[in-house]
Amino acid sequence: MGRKFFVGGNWKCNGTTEEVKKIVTTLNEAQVPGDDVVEVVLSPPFVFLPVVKSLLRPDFQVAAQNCWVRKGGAFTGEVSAEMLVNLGIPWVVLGHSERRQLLNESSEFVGDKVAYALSQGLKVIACIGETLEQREANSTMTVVAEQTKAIAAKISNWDNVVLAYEPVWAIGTGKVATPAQAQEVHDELRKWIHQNVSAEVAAAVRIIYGGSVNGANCKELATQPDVDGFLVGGASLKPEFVDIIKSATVKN
Ligand SMILES: O=C(CO)COP(=O)(O)O
Repeated sequence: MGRKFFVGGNWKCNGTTEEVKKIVTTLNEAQVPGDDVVEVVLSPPFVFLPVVKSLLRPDFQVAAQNCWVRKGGAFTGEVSAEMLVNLGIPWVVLGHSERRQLLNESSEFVGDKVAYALSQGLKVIACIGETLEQREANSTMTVVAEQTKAIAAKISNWDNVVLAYEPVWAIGTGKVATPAQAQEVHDELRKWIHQNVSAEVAAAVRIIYGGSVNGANCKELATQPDVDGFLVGGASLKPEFVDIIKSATVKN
Protein backbone atom coordinates (compact mmCIF):
# COMPACT_ATOMS: atom_id res chain seq x y z
CA MET A 1 0.00 0.00 0.00
CA GLY A 2 1.58 3.26 -1.12
CA ARG A 3 1.53 6.47 0.83
CA LYS A 4 -0.67 9.01 -0.92
CA PHE A 5 1.22 12.21 -1.77
CA PHE A 6 0.21 15.10 0.48
CA VAL A 7 0.52 18.80 -0.29
CA GLY A 8 -0.37 21.30 2.41
CA GLY A 9 -0.50 25.05 1.95
CA ASN A 10 0.18 26.97 5.15
CA TRP A 11 -0.94 30.54 4.58
CA LYS A 12 0.30 31.55 8.04
CA CYS A 13 -0.93 35.02 9.14
CA ASN A 14 -1.53 36.37 5.64
CA GLY A 15 -4.38 37.50 3.45
CA THR A 16 -7.43 39.70 3.07
CA THR A 17 -10.85 38.44 2.04
CA GLU A 18 -10.16 39.57 -1.53
CA GLU A 19 -6.76 37.87 -1.67
CA VAL A 20 -8.13 34.67 -0.19
CA LYS A 21 -10.92 34.54 -2.76
CA LYS A 22 -8.40 35.11 -5.55
CA ILE A 23 -6.17 32.22 -4.43
CA VAL A 24 -9.17 29.92 -4.13
CA THR A 25 -10.34 30.88 -7.63
CA THR A 26 -6.90 30.10 -9.07
CA LEU A 27 -6.84 26.72 -7.34
CA ASN A 28 -10.41 25.90 -8.33
CA GLU A 29 -9.57 26.47 -11.99
CA ALA A 30 -6.32 24.47 -11.93
CA GLN A 31 -5.90 21.14 -13.68
CA VAL A 32 -4.30 18.84 -11.10
CA PRO A 33 -4.09 15.09 -10.51
CA GLY A 34 -7.13 13.59 -8.78
CA ASP A 35 -7.49 13.11 -5.05
CA ASP A 36 -6.65 9.44 -5.53
CA VAL A 37 -3.11 10.64 -6.38
CA VAL A 38 -2.62 13.69 -4.18
CA GLU A 39 -4.27 14.98 -1.03
CA VAL A 40 -4.36 18.79 -1.01
CA VAL A 41 -5.02 20.65 2.22
CA LEU A 42 -5.10 24.45 2.56
CA SER A 43 -4.55 26.13 5.89
CA PRO A 44 -5.82 29.71 5.97
CA PRO A 45 -6.00 31.80 9.15
CA PHE A 46 -8.96 30.85 11.40
CA VAL A 47 -11.11 33.80 10.31
CA PHE A 48 -10.99 32.75 6.65
CA LEU A 49 -11.70 29.05 7.22
CA PRO A 50 -15.47 29.28 6.59
CA VAL A 51 -15.15 31.30 3.38
CA VAL A 52 -12.36 29.11 2.02
CA LYS A 53 -14.25 25.95 2.89
CA SER A 54 -17.43 27.21 1.24
CA LEU A 55 -15.74 28.30 -2.01
CA LEU A 56 -13.10 25.58 -2.40
CA ARG A 57 -13.37 22.72 -4.89
CA PRO A 58 -14.56 19.54 -3.17
CA ASP A 59 -11.40 17.52 -3.89
CA PHE A 60 -9.31 19.92 -1.74
CA GLN A 61 -9.60 20.13 2.03
CA VAL A 62 -8.91 22.73 4.73
CA ALA A 63 -6.90 22.81 7.94
CA ALA A 64 -6.73 25.16 10.90
CA GLN A 65 -3.26 26.38 11.87
CA ASN A 66 -3.66 25.59 15.56
CA CYS A 67 -6.18 24.65 18.23
CA TRP A 68 -6.47 24.67 21.98
CA VAL A 69 -4.88 21.81 23.91
CA ARG A 70 -8.04 20.61 25.68
CA LYS A 71 -11.79 21.11 25.72
CA GLY A 72 -12.84 24.70 25.18
CA GLY A 73 -13.97 27.02 27.95
CA ALA A 74 -12.50 30.06 29.68
CA PHE A 75 -9.46 30.39 27.39
CA THR A 76 -9.66 33.83 25.82
CA GLY A 77 -8.36 34.00 22.29
CA GLU A 78 -8.22 30.25 21.76
CA VAL A 79 -10.15 28.08 19.31
CA SER A 80 -11.03 24.55 20.39
CA ALA A 81 -10.83 21.29 18.48
CA GLU A 82 -14.58 20.86 19.07
CA MET A 83 -15.26 24.14 17.25
CA LEU A 84 -13.25 23.00 14.24
CA VAL A 85 -15.18 19.74 14.16
CA ASN A 86 -18.42 21.68 14.48
CA LEU A 87 -17.47 23.75 11.42
CA GLY A 88 -16.56 20.65 9.42
CA ILE A 89 -12.83 21.46 9.36
CA PRO A 90 -11.10 18.08 8.98
CA TRP A 91 -7.45 18.98 9.61
CA VAL A 92 -5.30 21.00 12.00
CA VAL A 93 -1.61 21.97 11.84
CA LEU A 94 0.05 21.58 15.26
CA GLY A 95 3.53 22.26 16.57
CA HIS A 96 4.64 24.61 13.83
CA SER A 97 8.12 25.95 14.60
CA GLU A 98 6.82 29.52 14.59
CA ARG A 99 4.58 28.60 17.53
CA ARG A 100 7.27 26.53 19.23
CA GLN A 101 9.73 29.42 18.97
CA LEU A 102 7.64 32.58 19.23
CA LEU A 103 4.99 31.28 21.62
CA ASN A 104 7.17 28.86 23.56
CA GLU A 105 5.11 25.76 22.78
CA SER A 106 7.02 22.85 24.27
CA SER A 107 7.20 19.38 22.76
CA GLU A 108 5.04 18.07 25.63
CA PHE A 109 2.40 20.72 24.98
CA VAL A 110 2.42 19.88 21.27
CA GLY A 111 2.08 16.17 22.13
CA ASP A 112 -0.93 16.95 24.31
CA LYS A 113 -2.47 19.05 21.53
CA VAL A 114 -2.01 16.30 18.96
CA ALA A 115 -3.58 13.73 21.28
CA TYR A 116 -6.56 15.94 22.10
CA ALA A 117 -7.19 16.95 18.48
CA LEU A 118 -7.10 13.29 17.38
CA SER A 119 -9.45 12.32 20.21
CA GLN A 120 -11.99 14.80 18.83
CA GLY A 121 -11.77 13.33 15.32
CA LEU A 122 -9.46 15.86 13.70
CA LYS A 123 -6.59 14.84 11.43
CA VAL A 124 -3.28 16.38 12.37
CA ILE A 125 -0.29 17.75 10.47
CA ALA A 126 2.33 17.59 13.23
CA CYS A 127 5.42 19.73 12.62
CA ILE A 128 8.94 19.04 13.80
CA GLY A 129 12.36 20.38 12.84
CA GLU A 130 15.72 21.61 14.06
CA THR A 131 17.22 25.10 14.13
CA LEU A 132 20.40 26.02 12.28
CA GLU A 133 22.35 25.95 15.55
CA GLN A 134 21.11 22.45 16.27
CA ARG A 135 21.98 21.25 12.77
CA GLU A 136 25.45 22.72 13.03
CA ALA A 137 25.89 20.97 16.38
CA ASN A 138 24.98 17.67 14.66
CA SER A 139 21.90 17.26 16.82
CA THR A 140 19.26 17.20 14.07
CA MET A 141 18.17 13.62 14.76
CA THR A 142 18.23 14.07 18.53
CA VAL A 143 15.95 17.09 18.18
CA VAL A 144 13.45 15.62 15.75
CA ALA A 145 13.38 12.33 17.67
CA GLU A 146 12.63 14.19 20.92
CA GLN A 147 9.83 16.14 19.21
CA THR A 148 8.39 12.96 17.66
CA LYS A 149 8.73 11.03 20.92
CA ALA A 150 6.65 13.65 22.76
CA ILE A 151 3.85 12.97 20.26
CA ALA A 152 4.32 9.18 20.20
CA ALA A 153 4.09 9.11 24.00
CA LYS A 154 0.57 10.55 23.89
CA ILE A 155 -1.07 8.74 20.98
CA SER A 156 -1.72 5.13 20.04
CA ASN A 157 -3.13 5.51 16.54
CA TRP A 158 -1.19 7.26 13.77
CA ASP A 159 -3.76 6.77 10.99
CA ASN A 160 -4.77 10.44 11.09
CA VAL A 161 -1.32 11.94 11.50
CA VAL A 162 0.96 13.43 8.86
CA LEU A 163 4.44 14.30 10.10
CA ALA A 164 5.90 17.49 8.63
CA TYR A 165 9.67 17.79 8.80
CA GLU A 166 10.39 21.50 8.56
CA PRO A 167 13.96 22.52 9.34
CA VAL A 168 13.72 25.97 10.90
CA TRP A 169 16.70 27.25 8.90
CA ALA A 170 14.84 26.52 5.67
CA ILE A 171 11.56 28.22 6.58
CA GLY A 172 10.98 31.49 4.79
CA THR A 173 14.68 31.82 4.06
CA GLY A 174 14.83 30.66 0.44
CA LYS A 175 17.41 28.17 1.71
CA VAL A 176 15.73 24.89 0.84
CA ALA A 177 17.10 21.59 2.17
CA THR A 178 18.78 19.63 -0.59
CA PRO A 179 16.87 16.54 -1.69
CA ALA A 180 19.59 14.45 -0.01
CA GLN A 181 19.30 16.38 3.26
CA ALA A 182 15.52 15.97 3.30
CA GLN A 183 15.73 12.29 2.39
CA GLU A 184 18.31 11.61 5.10
CA VAL A 185 16.14 13.01 7.89
CA HIS A 186 12.93 11.43 6.57
CA ASP A 187 14.67 8.06 6.36
CA GLU A 188 16.06 8.40 9.89
CA LEU A 189 12.65 9.45 11.16
CA ARG A 190 11.01 6.43 9.56
CA LYS A 191 13.61 4.20 11.19
CA TRP A 192 12.99 5.88 14.53
CA ILE A 193 9.24 5.24 14.15
CA HIS A 194 9.95 1.62 13.15
CA GLN A 195 11.93 1.08 16.33
CA ASN A 196 9.83 3.12 18.72
CA VAL A 197 6.27 2.84 17.41
CA SER A 198 5.84 -0.06 14.96
CA ALA A 199 6.85 -1.36 11.55
CA GLU A 200 3.30 -0.79 10.30
CA VAL A 201 3.19 2.86 11.32
CA ALA A 202 6.68 3.44 9.90
CA ALA A 203 5.59 2.06 6.54
CA ALA A 204 2.30 3.93 6.41
CA VAL A 205 2.90 7.34 7.97
CA ARG A 206 3.43 10.18 5.55
CA ILE A 207 6.47 12.33 6.24
CA ILE A 208 6.29 15.58 4.30
CA TYR A 209 8.94 18.24 3.89
CA GLY A 210 8.55 21.97 4.48
CA GLY A 211 10.93 24.92 4.11
CA SER A 212 11.29 27.12 1.01
CA VAL A 213 9.55 24.62 -1.28
CA ASN A 214 8.62 26.25 -4.57
CA GLY A 215 7.56 25.44 -8.10
CA ALA A 216 11.16 25.04 -9.22
CA ASN A 217 12.57 22.77 -6.50
CA CYS A 218 9.56 20.57 -5.69
CA LYS A 219 10.03 17.91 -8.36
CA GLU A 220 13.51 16.86 -7.34
CA LEU A 221 12.51 16.78 -3.68
CA ALA A 222 9.48 14.68 -4.57
CA THR A 223 11.63 12.02 -6.23
CA GLN A 224 13.14 11.13 -2.85
CA PRO A 225 11.67 7.84 -1.64
CA ASP A 226 10.80 9.03 1.88
CA VAL A 227 9.47 12.46 0.90
CA ASP A 228 5.71 11.93 0.81
CA GLY A 229 4.73 15.49 0.03
CA PHE A 230 5.17 19.06 1.21
CA LEU A 231 4.03 21.69 3.64
CA VAL A 232 4.38 24.92 1.72
CA GLY A 233 4.41 28.43 3.17
CA GLY A 234 5.15 31.41 0.92
CA ALA A 235 4.65 29.59 -2.40
CA SER A 236 1.20 28.35 -1.31
CA LEU A 237 -0.05 31.93 -1.72
CA LYS A 238 1.07 32.02 -5.34
CA PRO A 239 -0.07 30.33 -8.58
CA GLU A 240 3.08 28.12 -8.48
CA PHE A 241 1.37 26.14 -5.70
CA VAL A 242 -0.37 24.35 -8.59
CA ASP A 243 3.02 23.15 -9.87
CA ILE A 244 3.84 21.86 -6.39
CA ILE A 245 0.58 19.89 -6.33
CA LYS A 246 1.45 18.47 -9.75
CA SER A 247 4.83 17.22 -8.47
CA ALA A 248 2.83 14.31 -7.01
CA THR A 249 3.01 12.73 -10.46
CA VAL A 250 6.74 11.99 -10.08
CA LYS A 251 5.75 9.21 -7.67
CA ASN A 252 3.67 7.42 -10.30
O1 LIG B 1 6.70 26.98 7.46
C1 LIG B 1 6.46 26.52 6.36
C2 LIG B 1 5.25 25.74 6.12
O2 LIG B 1 4.60 25.41 7.31
C3 LIG B 1 7.37 26.75 5.20
O3 LIG B 1 7.36 28.08 4.89
P1 LIG B 1 8.08 28.58 3.52
O4 LIG B 1 7.61 27.64 2.43
O5 LIG B 1 7.61 29.98 3.35
O6 LIG B 1 9.55 28.45 3.75
